[in-house]
Amino acid sequence: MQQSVFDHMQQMGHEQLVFCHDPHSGLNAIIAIHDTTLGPALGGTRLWNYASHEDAIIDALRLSRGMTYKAAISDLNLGGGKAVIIGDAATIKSEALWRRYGKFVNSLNGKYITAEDVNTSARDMEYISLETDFVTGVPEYMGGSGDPSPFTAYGVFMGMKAAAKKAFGTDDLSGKKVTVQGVGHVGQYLVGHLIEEGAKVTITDINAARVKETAEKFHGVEVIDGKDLFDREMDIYAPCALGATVNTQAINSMKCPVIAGAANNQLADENIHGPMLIEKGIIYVPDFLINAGGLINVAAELDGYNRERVMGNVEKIYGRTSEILALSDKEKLHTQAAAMRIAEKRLRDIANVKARL
Ligand SMILES: NC(=O)c1ccc[n+]([C@@H]2O[C@H](COP(=O)([O-])OP(=O)(O)OC[C@H]3O[C@@H](n4cnc5c(N)ncnc54)[C@H](O)[C@@H]3O)[C@@H](O)[C@H]2O)c1
Repeated sequence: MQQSVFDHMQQMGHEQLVFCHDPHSGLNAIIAIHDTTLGPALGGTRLWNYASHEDAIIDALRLSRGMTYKAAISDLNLGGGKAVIIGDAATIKSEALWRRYGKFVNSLNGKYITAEDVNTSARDMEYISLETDFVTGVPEYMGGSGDPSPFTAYGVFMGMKAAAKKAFGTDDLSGKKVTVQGVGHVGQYLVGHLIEEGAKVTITDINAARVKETAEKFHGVEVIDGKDLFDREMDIYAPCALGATVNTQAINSMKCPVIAGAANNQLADENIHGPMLIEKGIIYVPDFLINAGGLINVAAELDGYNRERVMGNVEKIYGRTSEILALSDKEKLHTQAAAMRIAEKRLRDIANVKARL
């Protein structure tokens, strides 16, 4: 890492970074708290076999910052946080690891509230909940809301339709060629919505079992390997795997008029790739706006869960996407910057409210 951790925290505006280590269970975790202006920092715990500790720190910092924007733009009274656990998901999981991690979360006294993320499940949240109340996304049989992925997928579908309306003059996706990269929890539900609407869906995933499962579940889905993905003609690219797939090389090859997907941190560098997409005439729906459905769902656990209300709030992603795309046009801003502007204004407004008696 060329810059120090504190340099990164200062540049990205973080409040706190917590390192958690337990040799007995093999736990090495980093909890990143970005901003608690709006409320406690809520964000999932990602389990990933990072190439280096530096990569893990940067991921935690970037993801937690995204959560601040996601909560702010979704009108939630929550701050931004995220945690990463370093390790191989196939071998590291144990009751002891989750419970020890739960104790670390508890030690923050509610400043950070955890949830699921890549490689963590409602079952894992159940173990964490044995040691702390500051956990959401616990299974339904424990009074929680369960897997947030269907809500995330529905929100992505809404944002995609709003972008389609702008790009194609209609939000009807029937006949539109949509490529879904990553058919995990969110990707599979998204494919379901798209097939139901009559879209022509192509899928790609590095996990052969997931591809097989999806292709068997949804007839008519075309399967491709990920090679030369962006050389292919498509109407909509839906990144639903990991981040940074929208980079210089990809944009140079891309032929799709719309990017709308669930992955966090889709732009490798928002300052470079946001403007590049505008120049190329590609409509990009900002990730923290379009993938907020899961957060909206788990946040509802905190103040009394009601599924219908949650679905209504997730549906608002359509209108919000249209607003951001209009602001981007009007102010000649790239869409990520337009969405950030709205989120930052809410952060400033509420900070001012909270500073007064
Ligand atoms: N689950 C949620 O509710 C939620 C909410 C907000 C954002 N997200 C984001 O959406 C993305 C997907 O989340 P998920 O819960 O479905 O995760 P997941 O782990 O269930 O699925 C991700 C899928 O992507 C595949 N994948 C990984 N690298 C790939 C590559 N290079 N090419 C093709 N496929 C690849 C994996 O094999 C897996 O099937 C993540 O970036 C996550 O952070 C998820």
